Amino acid sequence: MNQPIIELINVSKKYGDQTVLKNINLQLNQGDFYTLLGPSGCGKTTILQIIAGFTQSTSGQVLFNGKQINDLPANQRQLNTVFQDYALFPNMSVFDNIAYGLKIHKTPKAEIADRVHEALHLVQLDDFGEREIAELSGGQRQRIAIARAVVNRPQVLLLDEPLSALDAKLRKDMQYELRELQQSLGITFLFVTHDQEEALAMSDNIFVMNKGEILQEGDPVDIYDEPINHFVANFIGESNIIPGKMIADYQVAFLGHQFECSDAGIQPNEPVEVVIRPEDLVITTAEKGKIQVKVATQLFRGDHYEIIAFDQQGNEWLIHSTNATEDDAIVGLQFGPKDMHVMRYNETEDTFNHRLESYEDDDKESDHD
Ligand SMILES: Nc1ncnc2c1ncn2[C@@H]1O[C@H](COP(=O)(O)OP(=O)(O)OP(=O)(O)O)[C@@H](O)[C@H]1O
Repeated sequence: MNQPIIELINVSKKYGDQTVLKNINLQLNQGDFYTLLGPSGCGKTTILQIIAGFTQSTSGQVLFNGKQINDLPANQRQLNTVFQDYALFPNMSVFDNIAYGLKIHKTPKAEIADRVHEALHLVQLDDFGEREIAELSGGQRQRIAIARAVVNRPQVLLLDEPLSALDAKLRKDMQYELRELQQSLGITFLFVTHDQEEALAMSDNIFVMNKGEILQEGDPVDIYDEPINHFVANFIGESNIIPGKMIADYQVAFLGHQFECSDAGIQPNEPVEVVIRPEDLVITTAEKGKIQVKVATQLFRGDHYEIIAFDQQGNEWLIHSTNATEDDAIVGLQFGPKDMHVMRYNETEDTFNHRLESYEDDDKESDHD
């Protein structure tokens, strides 16, 4: 259990002068659901293509089950790819599309029939074998593309934005289906998306990328609650990011006040940014609030109001509340130590890990005391 199945070690990729991947290190364990998340052009597809063998890295190693596969041709790698446009053969039936890879590998006819039916059953399209591709809806094509990939029983499935062509409702349904399918098959999925909600909902582990680099890796709750820097905090959900200064462990100052927080390991007086999620702010009277803001505007979002307000220093605050408030009202905001996450300015993953390690070491030392 939990053996690495795929490892990238110091992988970089250049196209001419342009570096599109910088020193990528990642490890995928057997049976987990991983997501590469980042804005358009950050290098997600390039990582998939290097793992699939469609593109060569400029430097670094790609390992599969501990063995280097940099020079292994794509068709000899035990993995399959589901592409954004599905890449189905339009003139073949559903059955022939799914059977294609098995026929190429000269699998016996009876076994092909069994495995295609098994794959169709997995994606809940048992009776669709004889249909033409043109007779399928977008969601059905999507499922056939997945059936075609899993019929080969790959150890790893690479999925490049497979839900992006679907409408919002179908996309949500397919998120559940894909996650269930991954769990029932027990194979490793590496999923690419630029949609943070999708990544949070589906993954065991997320790699957040920007400009050819992995900025942070972690499970969805960690990434959401403990973003490493401004980019990740902004990219993963909505956040209020307020400049401040560390006073001491568990004490931070911003907007002219000191607050108890749950963060430690940053030097006193270091400039920091404090992240507070909109859903963690509670509106109260101006007197009871830890800070006061003036409401500028509010939008009804169905299950909550989205309120925009400004503090006296001109910082914009986004607040999610189940109750409406009045435009131009001066209200107070309540939040607790656990609702704040303190980040250093321009923190990188290395400095973050280093701080975490030294903080854990301090913890161990104090445990011995
Ligand atoms: N064959 C190529 N030749 C030159 N540049 C390329 C090539 N393929 C990709 N790039 C560049 O590499 C960078 C990363 O591209 P990539 O497709 O990996 O990004 P992405 O994160 O998957 O983006 P998207 O979400 O838009 O698909 C981009 O700047 C892109 O223009």
